[in-house]
Amino acid sequence: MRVFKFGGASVKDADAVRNVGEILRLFPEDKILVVVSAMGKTTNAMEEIAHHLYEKNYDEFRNLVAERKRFHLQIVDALFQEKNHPIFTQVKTIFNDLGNRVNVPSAENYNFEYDQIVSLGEVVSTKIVQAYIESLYHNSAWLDARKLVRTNHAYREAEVDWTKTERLITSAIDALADKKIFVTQGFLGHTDEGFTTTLGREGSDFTAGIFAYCLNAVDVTIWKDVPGMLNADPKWFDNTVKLDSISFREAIELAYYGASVIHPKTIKPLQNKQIPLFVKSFLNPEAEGTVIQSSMENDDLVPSFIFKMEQVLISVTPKDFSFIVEENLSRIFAVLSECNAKINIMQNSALSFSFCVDGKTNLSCLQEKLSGEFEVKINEGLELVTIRHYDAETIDRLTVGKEILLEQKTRQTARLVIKNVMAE
Ligand SMILES: Nc1ncnc2c1ncn2[C@@H]1O[C@H](COP(=O)(O)OP(=O)(O)O)[C@@H](O)[C@H]1O
Ligand SMILES: N[C@@H](CC(=O)OP(=O)(O)O)C(=O)O
Repeated sequence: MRVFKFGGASVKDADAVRNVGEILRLFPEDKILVVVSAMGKTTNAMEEIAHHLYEKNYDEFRNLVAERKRFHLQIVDALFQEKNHPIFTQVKTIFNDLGNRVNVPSAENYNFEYDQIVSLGEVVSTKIVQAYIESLYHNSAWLDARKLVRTNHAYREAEVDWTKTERLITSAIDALADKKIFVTQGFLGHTDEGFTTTLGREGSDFTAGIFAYCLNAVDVTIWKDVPGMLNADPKWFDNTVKLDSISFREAIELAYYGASVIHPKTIKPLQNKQIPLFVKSFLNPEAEGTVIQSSMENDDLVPSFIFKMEQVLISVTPKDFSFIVEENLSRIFAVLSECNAKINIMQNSALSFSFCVDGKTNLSCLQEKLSGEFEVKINEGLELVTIRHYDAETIDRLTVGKEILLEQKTRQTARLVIKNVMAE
């Protein structure tokens, strides 16, 4: 089995779905499990839909559901000449059922409600993609990840139960031995009672890793709108260089620091079973792309850059002049968890603890809960730059006109929190 993953950009409209069909044509000999995300920006729209339903903003809710229904039906209309194909009714039913949720009392747990609704983006996209692939090749099956990926109850950030998932996935595939192409949803799972969970935003890459691990896949290919893994995000950087081959370890580091081309959880299951991961362009499917595998030989050929914008540096100092030790650190971490804040970098001195969080973090929650015991200083509008395989010259070049507020270096990685003083 080979595993392919197509994200939102690669199924954003009818032409993109046709392109997925053409890519599969290049692999006539292989059994392929295809993981598909929601189409285009549907997950963001579904998040808004879940929010409006929960807040009982029924007009906004109905408008957005109608808009998503139109969006998907337009794609179906362009893909299928046969206007009585069952996919038309299937898509309508998904959105009509969603619209009817105004008649059902919302669950108290917002995260639960969110997963039941947002998951429909992947359900509808896979229904469309599988129906289209079936119309081309007549050898496919639709698999319901909501019955195959078993998770705990941590709605929106569910953790996988690997043993049960492996059993469920292998028996589902064994039961469909005559099929060649299997289409399933990225980012979805289910609890042992059968409620839908999601694995965290952008988690479809991880789903590809889960299926590949459970099926001992030959390889995984993640099809993207970029030629492969680059040494920086081309949205922010000109003159990027493609990384032809890097190790699992290097890819984990880059993804962990924020290289958003791959979800950081994807790689570990593949590394454990030595399953190579290809990152390729769906716009140029026959080009080489990047291979992520065990050899570390090429890891340090070029420096890689990861930028996190809109960062906030928070420094806390105990009011009672005590040192930063385990007791007050555990208090600070408890507050971070209560306020759902994720640390991107941290550092301490004798009297203060500093950390960076994303700008969209609930800062007033942190301020309110920390300011009883600590002096809290907040510095907004910063950038966090991570450079893998850095040298002094690269750092100098990057920091011209910038003030460095925090700096950390290991042998391979330099991380800097910087302020653009030129802009002031
Ligand atoms: N190091 C990198 N190399 C390549 N692309 C990167 C890198 N870091 C960030 N990206 C961004 O990742 C995007 C592709 O990932 P994503 O948008 O999540 O795809 P999808 O949702 O279709 O799976 C690219 O368009 C690019 O802007
Ligand atoms: N659709 C989900 C899961 C995902 O991974 O999507 P994509 O492959 O388009 O990043 C999200 O947007 O979070």
